[in-house]
Amino acid sequence: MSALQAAGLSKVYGSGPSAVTALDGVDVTFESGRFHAIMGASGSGKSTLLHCLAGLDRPTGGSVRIGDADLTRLSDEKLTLLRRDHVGFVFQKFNLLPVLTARENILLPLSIAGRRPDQQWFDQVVAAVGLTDRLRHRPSELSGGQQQRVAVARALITRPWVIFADEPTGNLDSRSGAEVLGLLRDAVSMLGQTVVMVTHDLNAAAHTDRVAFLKDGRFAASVDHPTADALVGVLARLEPVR
Ligand SMILES: Nc1ncnc2c1ncn2[C@@H]1O[C@H](COP(=O)(O)OP(=O)(O)OP(=O)(O)O)[C@@H](O)[C@H]1O
Repeated sequence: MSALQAAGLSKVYGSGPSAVTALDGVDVTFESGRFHAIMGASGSGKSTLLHCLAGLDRPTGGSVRIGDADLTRLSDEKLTLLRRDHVGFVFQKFNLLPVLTARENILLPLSIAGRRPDQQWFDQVVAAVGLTDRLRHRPSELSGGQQQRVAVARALITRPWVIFADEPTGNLDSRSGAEVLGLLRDAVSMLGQTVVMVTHDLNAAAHTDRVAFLKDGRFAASVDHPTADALVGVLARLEPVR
């Protein structure tokens, strides 16, 4: 089953002579219950694709489907509700609210929606990310790795259709980064979630089930069950050193 699908997706920034085509007709499908990565050279359109897939930005053309919804046909208000209720986000810079405790940050998407937490799911998520004894701490009292684990728990708490992760290990040391990747892996393998992650890091991408490569705003290749060596080979083919 596909959780997420882009068809003929294009995005042009600006207009006239200064227009930049960031996405140029991207067709890509992300299967449900799998861990996906998006890779490609700097400027190839990865962040733009992620933002359009997640409904954070409007494409210029084409369509994006998440579950049953065609994002490009939704009003701004409905798009906001869909993001709130069915999409989880993990960003490079954690994006936690500093005045809230870890517990309050994790529950924030439900508080905003006026929904009561399912205590069993909350306990399961908190245990999975190893934060049971840190719930009363504020972000400033947590390490970077722990803050990102709070962000992963916050993304999981609504049981979203898709979790989008934009360079989730970019601000972490290698050990904390590996822990966060392990959590995302477990969210897919053990909790049945779907994760789409943009990364530059070959080792991070090697934790995923499938890597989609972009080149010049187009889908260029994909690799199933990637190893770092296989990804190096594809990158060398797509972006040969001149
Ligand atoms: N707001 C914007 N206005 C104009 N051009 C933009 C804007 N955002 C991105 N671009 C351009 O669109 C293209 C794709 O950018 P994007 O950030 O999606 O690439 P990326 O693959 O994520 O790059 P990086 O790996 O460096 O983060 C680039 O040429 C970029 O300069």
